Amino acid sequence: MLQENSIKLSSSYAVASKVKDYSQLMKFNLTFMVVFSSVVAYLLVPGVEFDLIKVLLLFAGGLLVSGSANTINQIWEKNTDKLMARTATRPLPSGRMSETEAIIVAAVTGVAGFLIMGYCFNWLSAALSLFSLVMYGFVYTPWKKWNSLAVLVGGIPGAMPLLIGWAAGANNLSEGGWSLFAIQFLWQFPHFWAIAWIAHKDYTRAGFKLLPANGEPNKFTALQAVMYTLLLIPAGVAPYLLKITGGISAIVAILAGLFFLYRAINLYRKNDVPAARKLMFGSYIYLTIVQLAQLLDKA
Ligand code: HEM
Ligand SMILES: CC(C)=CCC/C(C)=C/CC/C(C)=C/COP(=O)(O)OP(=O)(O)O
Repeated sequence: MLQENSIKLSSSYAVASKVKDYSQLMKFNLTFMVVFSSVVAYLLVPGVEFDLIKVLLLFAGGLLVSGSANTINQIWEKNTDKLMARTATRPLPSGRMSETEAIIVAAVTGVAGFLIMGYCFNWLSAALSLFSLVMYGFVYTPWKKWNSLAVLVGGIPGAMPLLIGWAAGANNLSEGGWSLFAIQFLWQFPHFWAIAWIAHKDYTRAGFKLLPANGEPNKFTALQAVMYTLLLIPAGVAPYLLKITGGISAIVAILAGLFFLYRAINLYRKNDVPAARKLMFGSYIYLTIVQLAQLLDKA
């Protein structure tokens, strides 16, 4: 009886730790936010009505493709991830998962996500998903080792989920989709530089130079972050000007933009890790609020 209970306990522990490994492998939080942005774009397409099944399918397709892309990223980075405190406990660098298992996961999820997008939506959205996966897994990831331009390159797959969602609903790439793409594209720079500022020692140890001009965290980095948060304010109004969203969400985007700008200016003034951390959290707050407001305020 006692033995039976302990077998049950250890097998449920094994299941829980496998779930955790898979969640780390697909970078669940990041992937969730990416997929949420895709669903928002889909639902903002003029004429698209809320349909739970479609939304769930888009969630599933996005989760699978983005999960696959993140798995490919971690296969490449197994050795450098071992060198950073932030990433050393991931399943591959810690040795909890074999590379073969990760390759199988990446292939199965990538193909499944691509097919869901193609059969349940259209082949334009499937092709864009594949393009994003290749850009992230096979262009951005190796590029990270060369220079900081990688962040610009990574910004393309990072913002593509909006075009994928738009294409899933509209079967075209009209201005509305691009205006949503622009917001997430610009957003990523302050988002990432705040993170790279906090984790600077980790990145240096692993040989990554991802701050602007291969630099150190300093006023120049902060100024670049200020510039992008500033650009986000007009970009945030574009979906309203294109009659995709209403006036209230445009006001929310301006206010959230001012808040994000304030946090970037604060980093410029203070030049320290606590200010960078505030900017990083500010980035999550900004994007969540703006995309929720857009979703609730469809024109
Ligand atoms: C150039 C593009 C991007 C770069 C270089 C980048 C980089 C990073 C890095 C290095 C982390 C890890 C932080 C940590 O370990 O504490 C991170 C976290 C995160 N990123 Fe990004 N990111 C980019 C784009 C995006 C996009 C497009 C989204 C979603 C829309 C996003 C959402 C997130 C979220 C939610 C987290 C937190 C993950 C967690 O706490 O588990 N990122 N990002
Ligand atoms: C539809 C589709 C395929 C979308 C791809 C979406 C995606 C994965 C976007 C993330 C963008 C990005 C550059 C993240 C940073 O990775 P990193 O390698 O700098 O992070 P790390 O150091 O934590 O591994």
